[in-house]
Amino acid sequence: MLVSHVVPAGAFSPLDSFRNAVRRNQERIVYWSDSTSGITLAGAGEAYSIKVEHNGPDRFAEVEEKWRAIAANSMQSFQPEIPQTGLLLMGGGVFDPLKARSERWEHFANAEFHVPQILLTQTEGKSWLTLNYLLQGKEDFREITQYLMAACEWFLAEPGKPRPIAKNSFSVEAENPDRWLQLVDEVAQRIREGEWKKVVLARELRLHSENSIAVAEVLQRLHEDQPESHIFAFVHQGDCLLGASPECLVRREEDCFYSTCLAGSIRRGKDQPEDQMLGEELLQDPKNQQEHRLVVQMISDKLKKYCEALEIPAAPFLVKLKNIQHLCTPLVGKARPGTSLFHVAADLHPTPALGGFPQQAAMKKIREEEPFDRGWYGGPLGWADARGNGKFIVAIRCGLIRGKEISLFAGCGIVGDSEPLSEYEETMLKLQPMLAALGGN
Ligand SMILES: C=C(O[C@H]1C=CC=C(C(=O)O)[C@@H]1O)C(=O)O
Ligand SMILES: [Mg+2]
Repeated sequence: MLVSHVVPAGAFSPLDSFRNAVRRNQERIVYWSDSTSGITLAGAGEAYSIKVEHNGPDRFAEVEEKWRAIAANSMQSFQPEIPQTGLLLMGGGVFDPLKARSERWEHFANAEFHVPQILLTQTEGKSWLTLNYLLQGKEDFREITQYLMAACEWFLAEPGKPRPIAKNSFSVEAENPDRWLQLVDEVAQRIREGEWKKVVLARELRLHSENSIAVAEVLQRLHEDQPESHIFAFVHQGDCLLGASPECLVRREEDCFYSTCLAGSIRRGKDQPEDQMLGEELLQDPKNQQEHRLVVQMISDKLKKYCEALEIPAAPFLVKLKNIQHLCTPLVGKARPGTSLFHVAADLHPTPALGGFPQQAAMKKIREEEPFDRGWYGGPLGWADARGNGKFIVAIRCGLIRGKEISLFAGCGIVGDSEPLSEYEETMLKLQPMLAALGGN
């Protein structure tokens, strides 16, 4: 039986708790901050975990089934009306279960979710501490209590002054940009010939850092630079996937589903007039409109199956982040009875913002041509509670940190009018937030 105990806590900071958990080399650590909901949390340890290693198509159905079973067999001491407290499942999955797995991603399973043992949730200046424990029947309650009390102590300890974010030096592993440019050219050509409508091609940028990376400091910098995005870190046995994603795949809140269609990009201007001009250009540009339209079409077609009244805005608006502006169309609909977050997430993934259109043909091309493993980059990442609420974002603008080795990822939606060099520049814009947060330039 999974037992969950929630108590109001003082003014503790999830980032400090995350830092404490990293210092204690906890095998599982999670950090999640969502500016839309105003909730930030850090969790450590695993009271319960669900791991799917096979590459069958029903990985999220399996996760959901196990989650429902354990949630039904759980006991909660007290459940405040605060989302993301108490029983909470956090995790994600790979972009493409059929792609050969690289060693780099060895600690990130096909789909993998955890209920943290200890969780600090902060909202509106207040925080809540959750303790979760899986009772198996023979345990010594005194031992469990001592163990959990000790966990509270180190998790909530004052971590001392954070290290200032030092300028770090990196060496960049040689890439073959010409190969990528050629691939974009070939794909755009074949799109013009009618083979696909869109294929999202990505790059992996590999860095070697001179110093080991202080991941909590990287998160702090992402908070400062990317306040509108979802800021996340998933630490699995010391390896850390972290980033700041602006893209929500699907959110379920009570009886509504929400999704943000995000695709189509341009840089920010040097001053306000230039910025506005670039924004106008993006809104009017047929190539970016096409990139965007395919995403809205696919997501809204799928959501119509799960929603009674889907609201689809007639035109996208601009989302302006520090280094880039995007076309954005938010969707919302009333969930039909019997529909679930996991099911919708599995059906939407990958949208044409990360895969392409038609979905399976585009995935096949990506699988065959990309010379690296995307791992969890581009995959669904998020949380679910025991009441059916939750949110999956798309893991973009992120990187994987393994000691001093870092992999950053960025992709671009290729359509018939794509020009290889400008797509390459777009990947550079998308790599900026992580490069800056790592202390490079
Ligand atoms: C694939 C990525 O971005 C997607 C999301 C927004 C805009 C995109 C674009 O304009 O190409 C991409 O579809 C990435 O950041 O790696
Ligand atoms: Mg684009």
